[in-house]
Amino acid sequence: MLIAGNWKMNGDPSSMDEFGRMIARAPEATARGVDLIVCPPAILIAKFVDRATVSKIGIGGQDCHAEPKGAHTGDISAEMLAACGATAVIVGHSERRTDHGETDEMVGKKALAAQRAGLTAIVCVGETEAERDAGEAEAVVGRQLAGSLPEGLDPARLVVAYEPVWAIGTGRTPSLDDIAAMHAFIRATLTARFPETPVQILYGGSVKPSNAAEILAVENVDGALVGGASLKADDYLGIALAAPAA
Ligand SMILES: O=C(CO)COP(=O)(O)O
Repeated sequence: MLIAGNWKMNGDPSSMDEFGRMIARAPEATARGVDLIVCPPAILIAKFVDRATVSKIGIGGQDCHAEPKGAHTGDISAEMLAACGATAVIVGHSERRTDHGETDEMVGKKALAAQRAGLTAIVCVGETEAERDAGEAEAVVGRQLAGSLPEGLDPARLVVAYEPVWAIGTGRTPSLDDIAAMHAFIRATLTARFPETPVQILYGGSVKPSNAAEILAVENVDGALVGGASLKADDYLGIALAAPAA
């Protein structure tokens, strides 16, 4: 099980106290075989890495550029994240796809860049509410998987996060049956693509301590990608401790 926290555009140096509380409690989760990765805003990555060295919390980025360096004002490369001590990066989050017009092709290049730099690529996919209502959820996710996972990706350093767009930050979640169906579909797709190596599949979208146990118990759910509830140590650890014991 992997519980990844996506802080999004939240946090500043005063967040070190909250992160310190997460570090203090991390061993409770890791003792149960749950891996933890926190993805703070880029300005905090180096600080978090310094603080986390003695603990078992990995630190990740929230995005990376496909190129290793150069004239790309405002962007950060996977190599820069790795040099600062990050071990993973989220790519293709729906907020980046929407706010920054990222296409599957761009996401795929970022995933390759992440692995080129030695990072685990956490690739996000998920349908909008209109797409689900139209009965197209699997087709959309299948298309995103095909387009965002290019040739050359190493399944051993790949995580796929299923985040239905309409469940992000809304307090709404799919039914457990719908989560199970989509995760089974993603599992079948990934197994066909990478028959030798199982890829971890996370669920994301309004995961909280109160619903984590039932979601994490669903077949083919190997963890969660948590937004809002990952900002508070008690909520984040509450979710991690709800994971079924390994
Ligand atoms: O987008 C998410 C994680 O990447 C989910 O966000 P929430 O947990 O706030 O719904």
